[in-house]
Amino acid sequence: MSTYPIESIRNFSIIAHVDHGKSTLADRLLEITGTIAKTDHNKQVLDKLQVERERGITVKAQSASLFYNYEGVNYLLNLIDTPGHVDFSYEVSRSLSACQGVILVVDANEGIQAQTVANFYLAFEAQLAIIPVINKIDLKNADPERVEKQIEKLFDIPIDECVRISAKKGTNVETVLQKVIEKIPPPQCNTADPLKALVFDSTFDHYRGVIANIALFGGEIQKGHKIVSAHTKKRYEVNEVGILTPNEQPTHKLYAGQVGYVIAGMKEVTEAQIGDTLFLYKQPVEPLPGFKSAKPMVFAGMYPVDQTEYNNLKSALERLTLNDSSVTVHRDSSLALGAGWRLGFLGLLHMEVFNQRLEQEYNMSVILTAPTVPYKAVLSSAKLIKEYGKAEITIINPAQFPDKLSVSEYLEPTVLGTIVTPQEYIGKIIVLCQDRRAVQKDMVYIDEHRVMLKYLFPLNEIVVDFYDTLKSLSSGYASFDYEDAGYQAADLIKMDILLNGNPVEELATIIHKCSNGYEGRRDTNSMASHILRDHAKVFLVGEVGKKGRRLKGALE
Ligand SMILES: Nc1nc2c(ncn2[C@@H]2O[C@H](COP(=O)(O)OP(=O)(O)OP(=O)(O)O)[C@@H](O)[C@H]2O)c(=O)[nH]1
Repeated sequence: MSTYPIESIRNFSIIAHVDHGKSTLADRLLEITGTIAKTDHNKQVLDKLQVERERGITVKAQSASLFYNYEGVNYLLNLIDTPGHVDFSYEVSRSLSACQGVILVVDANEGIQAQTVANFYLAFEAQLAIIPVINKIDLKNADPERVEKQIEKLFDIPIDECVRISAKKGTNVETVLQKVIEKIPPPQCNTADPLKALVFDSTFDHYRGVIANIALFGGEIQKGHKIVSAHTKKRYEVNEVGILTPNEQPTHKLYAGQVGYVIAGMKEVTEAQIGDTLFLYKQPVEPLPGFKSAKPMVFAGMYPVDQTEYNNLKSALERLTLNDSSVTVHRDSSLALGAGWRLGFLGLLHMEVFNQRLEQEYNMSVILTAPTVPYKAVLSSAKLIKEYGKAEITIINPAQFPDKLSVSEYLEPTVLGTIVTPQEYIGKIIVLCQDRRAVQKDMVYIDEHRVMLKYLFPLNEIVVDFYDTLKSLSSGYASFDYEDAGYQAADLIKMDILLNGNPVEELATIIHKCSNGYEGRRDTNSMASHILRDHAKVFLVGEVGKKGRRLKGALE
């Protein structure tokens, strides 16, 4: 690959609400620039995983370098594809750190949705250039004018800056590339400076080890260089560098301003931590500001259906987590379910996708216990404080829920939720939010028919079926996104599950006093369906608190 001067490099991402057409637009950009051939087989090239193709969602971000001649100048355009679902928003923020601008895609029929708002603010706060693109103008119900007005009202972007396209048909897509060149500034960095490379993603290859995706903010890197990880201080020798087209294509060097990959004998993805800075041995640099590390929000116990499968499941888990460092794994065991693990996920979809990959890629079926969120307890018992070595503990396993007598305060995680809905569903949605103990923070009309609501939710109230309920009571029209909003004090209790009269510790859940009946029924039912597979008749009861308020009778 010839060398590109920094002023002819552009690093950008495409961000959008789920299904608004990021992957389709990315495919078209790859085709126009000749990166991939124009055939039907190339549908959504950047969505590599099988689950991504099946579900039509992007789970893992992929990048590609595009070459494009505009007005006689050759440009190198580095595209970083980002996932759309809220569970994976940490991937969006990490990709954005490697960019100077974004294409914000909005569906011409659906208009601005909850994730459009969340993604816009991520890009805005990172001070990136934003190119608004109205997609799907070929649809019968497309109303680009209305969507442009929404963009102007909510994001303060003038209507004439919006580009109307059909990614599916290819209409006007070339204009988007030209806007990328005109509106997004080249990266600010210098090849003469010492190497400073930001790790913004990493994958594991069974033959070559860790492949770290990097954006170079200074210097250059090539085979044979000795590099150091600012985070782990470990030293490596570079085996290979290259660009992504979107498959890895080795090159002689990578220069400041470029985006590409490096293979340097790292054995685990944890060695190439997202947000880490790589520099040359004996030429240390000030590390780039790191990313917010991925924080598990949902925990569940995982057990093999048959204990003889334990070792197979163990190795499947090890291999799968090599590629997904955002899953946390701790060993666990249970009298009823045997030896297993407690896993932490970014959210419920992440948990489902992980489970589905275990089934599809490793042919494993497992028992997953009811999901729980990370609660906290401020301990008052001197004995427990000594035991834990601290006064505030995080509880990721209900079996370890400390008794009220030894606790001065329980805390639950909260999120700030954004809901965008046609106005006719507002009444039902407000009732749903109140049922889930949510507190309204804001309500804004996006246009004469659509409303954006902001609510502070206890995380526990939305992890299980909130999204499905919201969708069904709004005939599929309301959208939802959320961001971390810290902890709040909560009146929590542990609900034991009695199996044939005996409590099964691993099936216990933590619930809020106000949501007893509703939660208890829901959990007892879902747990029954988990364990009834192997038992002809089971007497399953949810028991709350010491007095044992019973919630459900026998289930067959
Ligand atoms: N009619 C029409 N359909 C489109 C257009 N662009 C995308 N689609 C369709 O919209 C659906 C979603 O498109 P994707 O490109 O997968 O959307 P995405 O934003 O990448 O979705 P996630 O990866 O899940 O975030 C697919 O069925 C596409 O074929 C368009 O311009 N016109």
